[in-house]
Amino acid sequence: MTYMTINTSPTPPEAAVDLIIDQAGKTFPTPRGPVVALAPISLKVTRGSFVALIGPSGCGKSTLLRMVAGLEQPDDGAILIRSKHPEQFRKEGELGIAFQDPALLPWRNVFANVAFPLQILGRPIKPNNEKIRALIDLVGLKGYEDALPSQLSGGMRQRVAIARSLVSDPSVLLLDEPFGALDQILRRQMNLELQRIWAARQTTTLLVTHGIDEAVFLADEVVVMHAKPGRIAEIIKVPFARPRTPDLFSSPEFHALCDTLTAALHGPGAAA
Ligand SMILES: Nc1ncnc2c1ncn2[C@@H]1O[C@H](COP(=O)(O)OP(=O)(O)OP(=O)(O)O)[C@@H](O)[C@H]1O
Repeated sequence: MTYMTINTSPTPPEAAVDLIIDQAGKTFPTPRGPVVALAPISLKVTRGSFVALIGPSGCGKSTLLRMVAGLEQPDDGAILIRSKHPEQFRKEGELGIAFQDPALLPWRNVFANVAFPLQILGRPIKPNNEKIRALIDLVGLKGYEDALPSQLSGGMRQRVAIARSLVSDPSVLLLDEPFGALDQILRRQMNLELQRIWAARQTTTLLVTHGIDEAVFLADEVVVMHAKPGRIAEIIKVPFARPRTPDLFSSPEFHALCDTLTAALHGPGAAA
């Protein structure tokens, strides 16, 4: 007997785009003359996706993230997040930001550090007590609510910074080398933690990293950048199913994709 398959499902709607970077570039004036941090670049990031940016030092990764955060203005082109200007989006608490330096307030305990953005946004802390505790729990720091930053390890401080970046329920998360200062073992633990948090919240995430393996493990798409001037060289899709588990790190497919990325980093046009 033969069966005929009839596909009655409607054509899936095109995924919503959270971030549109349209020909945005940045040149800094310096005493030695203008430095082109980024030639005009364009990029679209789909809602709920995880995008990693990798590239050599000085290729403009942080400049790009700072422009998306509205902390730096592009010289030309435009950046829109959910149709809003980045600065407006950030001021509405829709952007979560965590950079390499966790920049915790040393006199505030974990709870108060995580709660801090709410204060900045003028939102009351008390009705959010449960949410703040749940976030501290989410990053694996239950029981440390009253600890001061000086009483925490580097990895724990990074987790506080990640909890803090999520407290305003942002729809877009920007992470600039958040695990750069951590050793390899802790970094892998944090990669798993970040994947879990991202999967639980489906927050559109942009991660700047120097770690090719970190990018491949976490991202749906890796944006490979070249320097002099900073620009996008290639965008490589990561096909691995989720949730990704630590054994992925030792699979041949994983290593093959890391090799592809390494080749793209050093490919034609890459500055020496
Ligand atoms: N405020 C600034 N004034 C002058 N030049 C700047 C400024 N910020 C960045 N640059 C220059 O722009 C270029 C890109 O810098 P950026 O920090 O974005 O690179 P990056 O890819 O994040 O580097 P790294 O991986 O080392 O952090 C570099 O040449 C840098 O010196």
